[in-house]
Amino acid sequence: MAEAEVFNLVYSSSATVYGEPQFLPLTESHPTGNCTNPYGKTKYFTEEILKDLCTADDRWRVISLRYFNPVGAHKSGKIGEDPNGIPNNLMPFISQVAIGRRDKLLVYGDDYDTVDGTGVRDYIHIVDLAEGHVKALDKFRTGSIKGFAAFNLGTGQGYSVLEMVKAFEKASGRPVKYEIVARRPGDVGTSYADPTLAMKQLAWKAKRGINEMCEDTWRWQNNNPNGFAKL
Ligand SMILES: O=c1ccn([C@@H]2O[C@H](COP(=O)(O)OP(=O)(O)O[C@H]3O[C@H](CO)[C@@H](O)[C@H](O)[C@H]3O)[C@@H](O)[C@H]2O)c(=O)[nH]1
Repeated sequence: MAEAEVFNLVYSSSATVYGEPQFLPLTESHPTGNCTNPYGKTKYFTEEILKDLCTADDRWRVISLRYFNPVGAHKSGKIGEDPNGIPNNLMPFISQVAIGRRDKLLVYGDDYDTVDGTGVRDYIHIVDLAEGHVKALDKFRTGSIKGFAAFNLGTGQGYSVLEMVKAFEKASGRPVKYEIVARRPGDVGTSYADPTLAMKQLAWKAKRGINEMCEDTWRWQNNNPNGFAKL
């Protein structure tokens, strides 16, 4: 990038840099680095390297976007999430149960200190997330950013696994069978964002709620029962 004299970088970071939350909602000033999984560590280390880069050379400007839990699909029903193999993440798994590709969802733990005992996350519509990137680019254009800056991209609202299951059943009109099993190692109980900083400094706010997230996911899944695979 330096050779091409490109010194502006939008980095795809993750809420996992915060590790087990010390307070909620998570603000950008929450300590980072005490991650509960290796993926989180890679995001944390990369942020640290980018901070050093900005300190060492003031031509660099980096906006690190800390994604919470991206879900949903494009309204057209043509672009959606089709993970390879068995999905690791909740939403594609639920969606594949609803379409009949998988028998049931395994719910990882119902003994967290949450509304119904299942894990709580800040799910964010993928199009809201995309708009966050456009706002980050605008910020470079207005020139009002120096060095490294991190922003949470989340809605500020947490939903439990079972609340997501219910919302998906409503959006799809299909039952989503599930079974409660043990906690998944490395999972935290609750995580949700304080998105105020992005609102103030990037003029960005998530606009799409849980129903729209589920409806858009379902439209894509229903149009593409086998994902993007050519049968
Ligand atoms: O089959 C499943 C999958 C997930 N969950 C639960 O659903 C919630 C969400 O899980 P998941 O969709 O896997 O997201 P996270 O574990 O929160 O991790 C996501 O969100 C992080 C940001 O917070 C990103 O860094 C990660 O890449 C991304 O996978 C958690 O409570 C899980 O325990 C289940 O109960 N069953």
